[in-house]
Amino acid sequence: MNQLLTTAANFGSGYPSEAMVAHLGAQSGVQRVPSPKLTLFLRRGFLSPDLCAALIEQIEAQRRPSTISDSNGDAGFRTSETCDLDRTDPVVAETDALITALTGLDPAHGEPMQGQRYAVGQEFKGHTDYFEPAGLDYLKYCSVAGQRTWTVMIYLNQTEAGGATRFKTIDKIVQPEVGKLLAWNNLRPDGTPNPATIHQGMKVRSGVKYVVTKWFRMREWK
Ligand SMILES: O=C(O)CCC(=O)C(=O)O
Ligand SMILES: [Fe+2]
Repeated sequence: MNQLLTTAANFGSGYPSEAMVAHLGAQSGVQRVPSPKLTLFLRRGFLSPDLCAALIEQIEAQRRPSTISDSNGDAGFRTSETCDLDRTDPVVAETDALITALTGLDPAHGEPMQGQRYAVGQEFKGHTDYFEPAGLDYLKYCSVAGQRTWTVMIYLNQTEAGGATRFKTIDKIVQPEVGKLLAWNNLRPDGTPNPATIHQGMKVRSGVKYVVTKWFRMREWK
């Protein structure tokens, strides 16, 4: 008899990454950006315009100034606003479930999803999403759940001008587009942070930019 029930893939934290990369790369519509330096995937139209609009509504309702770890003293480094999204909310839960299905990353390893809102002139200068192992804030952020493994980021809208995400080491600029997903591995094969993942949210020139970000950790998020 045919067994129609399939078990969802679960690749834990996404480290080591081989099985998860093979799974993600095989999903329909997923493109891998060719580079020996970092593992970066793109999926256009991942979220429906309706789901994007519902997430934007939540970001609008609950935003606060964004923060950074290991501040370098530049007050203009990250000028956007952030929204902590409630994972029990149906819209957020649906988005989380879609990310799990696409990536095979274990939701137990995921930080709560965040929304980011950039008004005209706002930006997030060049940075990496992992925590600097030698940084002052490392223990504060990583003692329980460990280092960040994967970043999943989804654009919720298209700006009128500006607001692209730039990966300077590989000379790649990604333009915001409704529902477009980016996913990259913050770590190298040996588990150390990959500096080639440096990226920036470029200044919005016209319109407002909204994204959601979801980070996964080495250990379960508690
Ligand atoms: O807004 C962007 O394009 C990048 C956002 C980002 O890098 C982050 O939130 O860590
Ligand atoms: Fe980032």
